[in-house]
Amino acid sequence: MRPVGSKYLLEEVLGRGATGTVWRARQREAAGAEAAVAGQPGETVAIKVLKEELANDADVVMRFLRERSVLLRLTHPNIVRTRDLVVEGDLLALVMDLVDGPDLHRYLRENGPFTPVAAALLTAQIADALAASHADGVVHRDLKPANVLLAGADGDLMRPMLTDFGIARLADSPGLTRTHEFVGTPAYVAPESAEGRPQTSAVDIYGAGILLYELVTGRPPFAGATALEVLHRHLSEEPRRPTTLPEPLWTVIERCLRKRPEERPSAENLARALRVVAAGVGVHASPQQAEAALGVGALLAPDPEPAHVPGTGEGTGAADPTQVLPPAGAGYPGGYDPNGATSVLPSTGGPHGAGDPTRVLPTGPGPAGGADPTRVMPTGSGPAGGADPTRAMPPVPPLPPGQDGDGAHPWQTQLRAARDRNDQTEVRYLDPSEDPLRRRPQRRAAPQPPAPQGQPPQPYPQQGYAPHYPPQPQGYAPQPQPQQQPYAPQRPARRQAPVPRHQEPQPQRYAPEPPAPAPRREPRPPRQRGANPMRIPGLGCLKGCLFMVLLLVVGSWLVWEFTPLKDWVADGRGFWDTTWKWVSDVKDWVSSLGGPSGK
Ligand SMILES: Nc1ncnc2c1ncn2[C@@H]1O[C@H](COP(=O)(O)OP(=O)(O)OP(=O)(O)O)[C@@H](O)[C@H]1O
Repeated sequence: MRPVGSKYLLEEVLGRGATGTVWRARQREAAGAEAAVAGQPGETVAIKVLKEELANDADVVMRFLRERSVLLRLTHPNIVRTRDLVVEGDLLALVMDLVDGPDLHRYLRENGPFTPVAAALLTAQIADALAASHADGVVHRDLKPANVLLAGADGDLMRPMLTDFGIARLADSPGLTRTHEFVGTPAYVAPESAEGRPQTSAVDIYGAGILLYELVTGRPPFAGATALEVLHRHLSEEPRRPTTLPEPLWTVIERCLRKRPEERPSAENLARALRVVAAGVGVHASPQQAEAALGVGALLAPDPEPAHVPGTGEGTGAADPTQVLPPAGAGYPGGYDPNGATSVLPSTGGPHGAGDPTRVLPTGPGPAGGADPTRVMPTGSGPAGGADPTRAMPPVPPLPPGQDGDGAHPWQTQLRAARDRNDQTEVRYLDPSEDPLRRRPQRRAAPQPPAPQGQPPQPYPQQGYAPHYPPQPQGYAPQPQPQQQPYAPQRPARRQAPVPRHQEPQPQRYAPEPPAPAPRREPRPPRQRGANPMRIPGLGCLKGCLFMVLLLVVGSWLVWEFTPLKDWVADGRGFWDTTWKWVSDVKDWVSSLGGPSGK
């Protein structure tokens, strides 16, 4: 047991993340007036002890104190409440309510994807939390399944609770940028964050869209061998609709994943739209509900006043985001070209050296390296490297998958550092055979060919839109027709039909890669027929029986035709008479032979 301040005792590690370690802890005595929740002696809490490098960073400590009021006042049924902030010596810690349940990432890994209805209702609650925080001017910036805890997941009720609010803000430190690390998860990074453009609450909507996609398919839409590849796909690729996804749900996802932040819906509209979709795609939906769901696009109006993320360039002469990306729908034919006119990065003029916590590409080594906190592409080594942030960036060398040797480009080295650091936050799946929770005899479904690269993955076996299990909604008991209960997310089927190995998300560093082809089972050769089709005549085989009957009939006919039987029957003589006559005849004949000689 380790004391944290005078008020708390750390008891057991609950988990480790990129920014710190979370402990189960016990309250020793009631906290002071500075805490949002004083608590009672003996009460159990969760405490996130931030990493030493964060705690040792004066800037982080300042932010920690500055954010205190924001973090402590953020209360919502779907947000894990921060009760207290502890700053003591080298220690920075957040005291939170203890949530007794797995995080969504683990839940997804252990139970497989959600049905569309359940996924919509769960994400609607997350959108509720985002709406509340955005209204308070707080942007999460690191939305992902690992940051959603499921309260009561083992019981009848399940409530998603968003955690790690403000951690990205705390980690927003020049100290971190000096060590070339970042806070954020490539699979969930919004295009504007990847490019270092001004960020608004729309980055959370993008994260919610990725999360929703992952909930229904089991993996995020953009994967790749390297972080850079994933980022480029966020920037340049349009997500593809999985074939099994109901159209209304896809409409919502597609709108959340728009490259242009101003085209994404507000969190409030997103929550409302998802509930309409959930009501309209379930098996019990009325025609009116189904129709309303099909028209969901009309509900997805953007936020007229999105919350801005401080230090990411808003109102500081930042380039208009609409100028950074090509016209809507144009995409980036041929892949991301950082040297092209559409990817000239803005001069955001943020505070000198203030790192963007979600920046995922490092600052170049030029003389002004680090001067522009939002610059995300390297400035090269030329004399003017980094001097003019508005000039076009040097060509981005293609990053061969897996290349990170000594001669690697500085980005690659830095991305590797970030990747190593972010290991805990990656989306990682277990092979069912390695998963102790699944270790029992399983019959495997017939293997299917692996989805091609870039294709949306096939979801786990599900029955169309039909819900599997009753939901575990916030404060609701499961309903028999959960899709008609706006707050009733449905649970994904536990222990569904075993998933073929190739459909299981494969472990990887940053995001699930397209499924690796499973070892193909040789098709069973067609059954060979023997030369003699009647293998066991007469032994239970119909054909054998018929054959035997035929033999008997033919045999009887031959006996009838070619023996004197017919005559005997006609003469009316008995069998024994005839036989006796034969014997007498033979005896007479023998006697006649021996007669003359015997005389
Ligand atoms: N309030 C809480 N109550 C119970 N468990 C928690 C709480 N907060 C976090 N945890 C658990 O601790 C683990 C680590 O949490 P943490 O937020 O550090 O992980 P992470 O989200 O993967 O990391 P990061 O967001 O820093 O990249 C999580 O898996 C979660 O299950």
